[in-house]
Amino acid sequence: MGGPETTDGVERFLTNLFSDGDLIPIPFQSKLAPWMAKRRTPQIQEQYSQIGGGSPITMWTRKQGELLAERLDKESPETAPHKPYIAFRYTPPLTATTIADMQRDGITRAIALTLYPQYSCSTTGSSLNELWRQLKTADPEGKIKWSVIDRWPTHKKLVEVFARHIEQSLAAYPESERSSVVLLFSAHSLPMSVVNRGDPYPAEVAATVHAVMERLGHSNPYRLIWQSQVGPSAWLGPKTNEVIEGYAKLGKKNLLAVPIAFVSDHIETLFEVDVEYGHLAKEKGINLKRVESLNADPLFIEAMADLVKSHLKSGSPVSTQLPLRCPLCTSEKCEQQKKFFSEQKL
Ligand SMILES: C=CC1=C(C)c2cc3[nH]c(cc4nc(cc5[nH]c(cc1n2)c(C)c5CCC(=O)O)C(CCC(=O)O)=C4C)c(C)c3C=C
Ligand code: FES
Ligand SMILES: [Fe+2]
Repeated sequence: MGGPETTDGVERFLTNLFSDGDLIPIPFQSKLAPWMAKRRTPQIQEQYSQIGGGSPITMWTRKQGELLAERLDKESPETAPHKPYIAFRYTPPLTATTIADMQRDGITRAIALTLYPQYSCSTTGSSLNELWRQLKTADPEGKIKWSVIDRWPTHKKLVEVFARHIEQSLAAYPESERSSVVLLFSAHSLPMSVVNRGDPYPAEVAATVHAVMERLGHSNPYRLIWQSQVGPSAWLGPKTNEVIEGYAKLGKKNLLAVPIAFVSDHIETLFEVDVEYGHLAKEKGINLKRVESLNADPLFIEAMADLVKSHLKSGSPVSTQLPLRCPLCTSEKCEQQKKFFSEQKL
């Protein structure tokens, strides 16, 4: 997805985001998107200025890529050297620029590794559609061979690193309160229209949550809840803010938010959870804390390295899930994209 590095980049970021028909299908998109973006810019700029003036996602993604490549060079010399590239959907480096960089470097084999552990057609699907679209014109002869790590919701070490971050946060509570802390696994929500189309994301997020709870031996009570709804349509709930209010009413004292669908910090953790929900919790007289994001934790880098190594060993270009479209999908792009990546000859 990417994120604006400074408040000046917010309008461009939002214009690209509202122009994405795979994320937000609206009529007259190319006309309406810049208008919607402009209208929303001041509010989002204010949020970014409250978290230090920009999104740290570029810095974290760069770090994650560099550390991953370093590790792979050591652990998988037979496929070395490894080089990380970033392809963001809405802020530079965009997919088109990255493909050009790869061609200039003479790359002939690439893995598209999604940093969304759980697959949604609105996120990973949109990014793969964009990659396929750009490759059609930039690399019509298919000089670069691609494979895709399209989802990894229950990867053992991913689960381990989430569990350890939760344990570290739990350790800071007094022992008498620890086991009654409610874990709130909070993921970015989806419009119900996307859920009802058969998007795999809600089930995959739930799978991550279940695996983490198993690893923790069900030490605490928990709920999976959904944040960041935008606009007036129906979205998957319960909403994080309503959950905080609800549990305050039900007499809960300690809530611990766990961002489970992001692998680094950005506005959703630093502003929405820490600032916005932090204020709300205070107002309601309840204690809300947040588990650290994965960012550049060495165990997270190890998880990605293991993931890439087993992907390379598997020899298959995509997961068994990628070729299957949503039961109510009507997008030609999805069909073409899935065919393109599934049929790569490695
Ligand atoms: C797993 C992550 C995400 C899913 C799924 C997702 C779906 C989704 N999002 C929108 C609309 C917007 N998202 C916006 C920002 C935003 N979204 C995600 C992640 C997911 N979105 C992130 C990490 C961010 C913030 C980026 C940052 O740098 O911090 C925005 C813009 C902000 C705003 O205007 O509030 C919109 C709009 C839809 C419609 C959707 C599913 C169809
Ligand atoms: S919308 Fe899910 S495959 Fe097209
Ligand atoms: Fe979003």
